[in-house]
Amino acid sequence: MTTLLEHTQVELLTLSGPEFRRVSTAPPRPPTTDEIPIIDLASIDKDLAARKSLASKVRAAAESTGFFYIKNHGISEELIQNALSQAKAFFDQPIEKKQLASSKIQKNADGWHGLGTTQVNKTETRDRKETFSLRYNAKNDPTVSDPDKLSGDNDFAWETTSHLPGFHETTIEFYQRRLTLARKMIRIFALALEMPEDYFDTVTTNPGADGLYVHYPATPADAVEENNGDVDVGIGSHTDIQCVTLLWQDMSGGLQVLSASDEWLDARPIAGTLVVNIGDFLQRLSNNRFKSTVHRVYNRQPTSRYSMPFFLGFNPDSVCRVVPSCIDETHPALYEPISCGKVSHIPF
Ligand SMILES: O=C(O)CCC(=O)C(=O)O
Ligand SMILES: [Fe+2]
Repeated sequence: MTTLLEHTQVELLTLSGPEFRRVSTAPPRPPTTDEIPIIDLASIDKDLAARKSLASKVRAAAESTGFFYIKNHGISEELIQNALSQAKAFFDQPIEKKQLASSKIQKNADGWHGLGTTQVNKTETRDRKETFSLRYNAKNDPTVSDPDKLSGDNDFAWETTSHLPGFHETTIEFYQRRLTLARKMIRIFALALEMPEDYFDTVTTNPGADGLYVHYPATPADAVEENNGDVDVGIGSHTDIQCVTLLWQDMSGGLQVLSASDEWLDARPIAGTLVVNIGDFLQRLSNNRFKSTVHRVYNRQPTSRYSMPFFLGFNPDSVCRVVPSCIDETHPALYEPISCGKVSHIPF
């Protein structure tokens, strides 16, 4: 068999425009612990030396596959399970109820995005998922001292979900915890880039920050068989556009990550962890040192899969350039400065 038969090509929509990637057609394999390591965040609130040691582990992961798991991340299992119950309650509603919260009629494109409304990869099928998403709103930012004084122009109309007890409160609390954790992680990334840890602080005060609930409907067993296993993608092959993604996934499996050797790796669920990956923006700022890695989701099981991703970017009005520590005589800046507001196509 020639190499041509063993590989296919996917076209990706990245921050720098369309890109083509060679992909092995072999079934996904488990990653080694170096390919997708588990990093313990227990020391993230300790002294600078502890955070630098953490940053060196994050650097190693960021420079290889660009994906890692975090444990002891500080978001309680109770809150995660409450958020999951709320996500299920929302998606279990009749379509007319979900339509009240539709992103098409809500402010800020927040809310429900129905099944099949996205296709993140045009060389694959439409995505088979539905989403509830919230963009950054300063009112929900725990670091904003007087949120009640802010105008409510962009608020999601929470009355459209008021029949779901606790939905609003839990969704906001989970969003806030993830925003706080994502900001801590961006400080670790600053250290990992050998910069002062507050290097990104001024560009993450009102960041692009999207908190999602995602539901991938069940795939009936006969659909898998009839199509010879070639069923629709849950979410097609893509890279995340922003800086860093924090992902909670249920125990269904189905998240696949493209390795440096062009093979699909099973980023299997590990209880008590979140998956972290780097987006195009951080790859760009790091002059390609940190990898924004291709991934996709297949839900091939007869039950629903749920996940809850959180994407952190920078303030939309800031302009970011390649960080100085990633440039030297042999590594000139590969990218021009870019306005962070350009980063808009999140795969809802
Ligand atoms: O649902 C997942 O596990 C991953 C989703 C994802 O990659 C995305 O929303 O960008
Ligand atoms: Fe993604």
